[in-house]
Formats: sequence, structure tokens, C-alpha cells
Amino acid sequence: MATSTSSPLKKPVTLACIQLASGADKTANLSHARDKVLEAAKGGAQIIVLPECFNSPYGCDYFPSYAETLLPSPPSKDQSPSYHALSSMAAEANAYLVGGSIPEADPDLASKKYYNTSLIFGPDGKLLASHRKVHLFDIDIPGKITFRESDVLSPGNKVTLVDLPEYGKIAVAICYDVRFPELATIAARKGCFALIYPGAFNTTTGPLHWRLQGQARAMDNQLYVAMCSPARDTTATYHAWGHSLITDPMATVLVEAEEKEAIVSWKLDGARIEETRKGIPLSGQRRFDVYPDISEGKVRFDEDNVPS
Ligand SMILES: NC(=O)CCC(=O)C(=O)O
Repeated sequence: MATSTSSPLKKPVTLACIQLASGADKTANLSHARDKVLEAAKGGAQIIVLPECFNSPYGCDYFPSYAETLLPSPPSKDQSPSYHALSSMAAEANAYLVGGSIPEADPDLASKKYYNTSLIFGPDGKLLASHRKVHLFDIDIPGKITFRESDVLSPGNKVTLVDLPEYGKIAVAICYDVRFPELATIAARKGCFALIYPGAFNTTTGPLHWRLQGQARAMDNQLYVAMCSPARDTTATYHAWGHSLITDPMATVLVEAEEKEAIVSWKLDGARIEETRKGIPLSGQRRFDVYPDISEGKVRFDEDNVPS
């Protein structure tokens, strides 16, 4: 069966994950994020990723008090200081910025609906897309960790693909979303060269699954995967696993942080995707006569890719 191996990445691009140390002071977190984004850009990064809830502590008790309204878009500075800080950082860095995630308040404040939302900006500081976490982190491992984002958050309802014109398409999803291979498969079949997950696994599931999830999504879909965590803060109520990493399309972990603040980066190369797909030509071997192609079913994308 004929197999197309042309790469979805048009030219090499350096991607950096910033494993940011943040605390309770939002203004300080935004300012620290700016310093680190500029540092990553100075180091050559053209796509820069921040972690989940980079502007606040991570936890259900914090979401409402840190939440910002993002709609109507663009929001005013009062509505969303984080939106404006991220936009300025992207422009100053002259880089694409996957702005981790922030707690978002529904514009109908009376609804008391909140989302875990990632904003993605272009090098000119313009918003390119947003992703509301689709799969909320609700788990209960007795004696270890119980977490119910759904007590406070509402889920997003779309797959988020973002076109970076010089390079190609990326997909953005948030943390627990990584456990649902469907999003990744759809993104890969729609031509993405990388899956980018701002995330914050914990010290129970992190050592078991964080790396495996990144490698599994890369292996299944033969593309790059970046997972960006906050640094671990043992004085916080939630202890993030850290270990931000980038895997290649063969599922090799190219670079991985420890638990403390760090920037990890790698030059992604389309040839690596082509070589992987040529060697193991999955795309031409699928049996859509036996099972359906989930990327061709009813998939919800956001047509104009801005909050709506
Ligand atoms: N913030 C999250 O979604 C955490 C996900 C997580 O830790 C997991 O095990 O999955």
C-alpha cells in the first residue's frame, strides 16, 4: 500500500519547555514567567511552552480566586492581566508561546463556571488559539491522591490545532488530556508535527505514567511530544512531578528535567518524522475497513481558533 512520508514539519524549529517555579503571587508569577520566556528565546527557542496553571497554585481551592475572564476577546487588562502579559512576552521574545494554562472564569459570572485554559500567541503577540482542558482531572487513588477538578471546573469541548505558518501545525491539550489517545490521534492525522501538553502530574502518578504517556503518544502517532510541568514546590498543597520532557517521533526521550526549575529545549527536525514514518509505515497500514478512522468522524474543532 502506498505510504506518504512527507513531513508535517516544514523546517527545523527549537522548542523549549519552561519548568517554572511559581507561587501564590500572580503578579510575581507573570513577571518571573516573562524573564524565563526571554531567557528561552535568547537560547534560540522559537516555540516556548509554559506549564499548567503557571500563574497560580494548582488546586480546586485556588481556581475561582485566580480566574480571569477572557471573553469577549481580546479581554481588557483588568479582565485578564495574564492574557496581556503572555501577549507581550510572545512579542518581546519574537516566538510562538503556548501560555501554559490559567484558570478562566466564564463571562457570565453568575454561572460560576470556570475552565482550565491555555492561550497560544504568535510572535507578533496576537492570540492564535485557546484550549479549554477537555478531560477534567478526577481521580481517587486511596491513601495517595484524590483530586476532582470537576467540583469546580467545567470541561472544554474542542480539539485544538494551531497553524504556525512557517513550521506547520501543533496540537495543544492540557495535562490529563494526554491520557486520552483520541485527541493525539486526531491531531496527528490532521497533520500536526507536535503535541504540546502543559501539565502538572503529581508525585503519585508522575513517576508511574508521565514519561510513559509522552512516549506512548509519540510512538502511536510518530511525531514530537512536549510535556511541560511546573517545578515542584513542597510547600504547596499540590506537589507537581516536574520532569518536563520532549520526545521524538520514535518515542525516545530527548531531554528531561528533574523536579526543580529548568528550561529544556530541543531542535525538532521534520526529517526525523519522515524517517520514523518511512521505517515503520503505520499510516498506510491502517485497516479502516476493520475499524473507523476516528479523525474522520464527528470531531469538534474551533473554526476560528479563538475563545468563543
Ligand atoms: N493536572 C492534571 O491534569 C494532573 C493529571 C495527572 O496527574 C494524571 O495522573 O493524569
